[in-house]
Amino acid sequence: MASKEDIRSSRRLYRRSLSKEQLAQAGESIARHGLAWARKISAGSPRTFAVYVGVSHEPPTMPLIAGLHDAGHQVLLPVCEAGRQLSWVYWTPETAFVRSDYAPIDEPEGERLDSAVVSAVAGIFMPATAVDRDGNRIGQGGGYYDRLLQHLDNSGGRPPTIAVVYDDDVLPSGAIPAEPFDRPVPDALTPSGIITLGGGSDLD
Ligand SMILES: Nc1nc2c(c(=O)[nH]1)N(C=O)[C@@H](CNc1ccc(C(=O)N[C@@H](CCC(=O)O)C(=O)O)cc1)CN2
Ligand SMILES: Nc1ncnc2c1ncn2[C@@H]1O[C@H](COP(=O)(O)OP(=O)(O)OP(=O)(O)O)[C@@H](O)[C@H]1O
Repeated sequence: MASKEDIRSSRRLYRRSLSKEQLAQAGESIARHGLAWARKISAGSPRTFAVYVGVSHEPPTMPLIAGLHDAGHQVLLPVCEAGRQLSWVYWTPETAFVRSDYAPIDEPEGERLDSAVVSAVAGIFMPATAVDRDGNRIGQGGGYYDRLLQHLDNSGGRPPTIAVVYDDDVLPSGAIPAEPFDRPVPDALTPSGIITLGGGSDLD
């Protein structure tokens, strides 16, 4: 079985082969399907969603973020803190971004709230470099989101959660060598739509 690092490398190579046009198209499709997911789980009321800003060759998420805002929802974005913990800032179109102290990403400026705020959101859009059909997920290697999910799972349950990836990043069952701290996800959001993974969908 390929190691997590092998899988990360091969997904990075794949992602770097995508053109600017392919990235932009993926961002638009992810926004469309992501908004449909949000509409379904929020049942028409304005809610809050935890999202993140896709960087470099990750699937772009700004169209999704703007669409959620335009639909009347609030958007929380993560900030990397010491100890590989995340804090959260409410995003508006005026929010400024600054370079993270911990990762090669830009993060929102504003009041930072701890992860408890995420337990009350309607849904979480989560970054991933790959998922497999069992719902196992590989991120960028920081363990930030595994820690977040563990915290939510241990404190009253997690909101509906969906991993954002390209279609080719959805790997066959058993492809990801899951470790005890890995927290599986029920669904993947890809440019083609929503893919239910092994553990059962949050839309069921
Ligand atoms: N957009 C985004 N934000 C996120 C995450 C993420 O995976 N993606 N994280 C999830 O935990 C946390 C930050 N962790 C990160 C750790 C490493 C790299 C990084 O090394 N990126 C490289 C390679 C990107 C690639 O080509 O795939 C880079 O930007 O050059 C980025 C984020 C919180 N915010
Ligand atoms: N709940 C946890 N508590 C403490 N350490 C953890 C936890 N979850 C993961 N880790 C640590 O984080 C490191 C990275 O894990 P992994 O490679 O699975 O990250 P990832 O899923 O790719 O990253 P991310 O969740 O940030 O997207 C591992 O070395 C692991 O020891």
